Amino acid sequence: MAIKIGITGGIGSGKSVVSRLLEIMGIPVYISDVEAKRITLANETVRRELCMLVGQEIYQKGELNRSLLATYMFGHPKRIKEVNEIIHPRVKEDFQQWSACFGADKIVGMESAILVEAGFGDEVDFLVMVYAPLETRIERAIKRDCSSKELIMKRIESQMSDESKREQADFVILNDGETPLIPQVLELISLLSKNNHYLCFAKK
Ligand SMILES: CC(C)(COP(=O)(O)OP(=O)(O)OC[C@H]1O[C@@H](n2cnc3c(N)ncnc32)[C@H](O)[C@@H]1O)[C@@H](O)C(=O)NCCC(=O)NCCS
Ligand SMILES: Nc1ncnc2c1ncn2[C@@H]1O[C@H](COP(=O)(O)OP(=O)(O)OP(=O)(O)O)[C@@H](O)[C@H]1O
Repeated sequence: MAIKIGITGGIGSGKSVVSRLLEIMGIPVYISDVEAKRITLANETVRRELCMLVGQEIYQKGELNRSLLATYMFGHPKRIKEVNEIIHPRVKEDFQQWSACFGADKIVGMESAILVEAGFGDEVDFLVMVYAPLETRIERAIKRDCSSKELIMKRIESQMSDESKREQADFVILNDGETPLIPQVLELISLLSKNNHYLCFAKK
């Protein structure tokens, strides 16, 4: 079985940028946001359960109304839990199937802002946290999503704190916009390659 690394960090920390660098360096990464979107479209059970929870209007012309789901759940802890309970078990299963296609000598990644909260932590052998200061993350997310500070804060409030993520991480990448990223990603790959044997052993 492949060595699996988790890539986590709060919204706007730069996980997608780091995942892209890893992919360029030959490490395939499962992007949970993208796959969750595919699953909410393709999986009939997920569609049915989301309709039952939120209402039929959650799908419009067959497409998930993402802004409606975001408004429905963020800022409402009980609703977030209910939506997550519909989607996350399927994402986990899908990741297991995806990662099973790679050989034991391969390193693969799973990227998710809520990797630990969603219970995907047990799926990975090594956890990488991408860290950026809160204000930087907010600024980046507002710019990228053309969103408001209020809406971004609602998402941040539903995610685990940076302190808790850092405690659980095996490696932290600092993406503050000043510290170069590529040397840190190279250091990570070098560490993983050196410890490949140890990680294989530890997982058994
Ligand atoms: C609510 C949805 C439709 C909003 O779509 P949208 O295109 O606006 O956002 P996108 O999916 O690209 O997510 C952007 C960021 O929001 C944050 N976020 C998304 N889902 C969650 C969640 N359940 N809890 C906390 N933060 C979340 C993450 O930082 C994520 O990277 C979408 O985020 C969703 O379906 N979320 C529930 C599924 C989920 O948990 N996906 C994330 C990993 S499996
Ligand atoms: N070092 C950097 N310098 C400048 N811009 C950056 C840097 N890192 C990331 N960004 C930009 O910040 C925005 C957020 O980065 P990215 O999408 O990688 O975050 P993320 O952690 O994947 O967020 P999410 O949890 O929403 O998926 C993007 O527009 C990205 O291009």
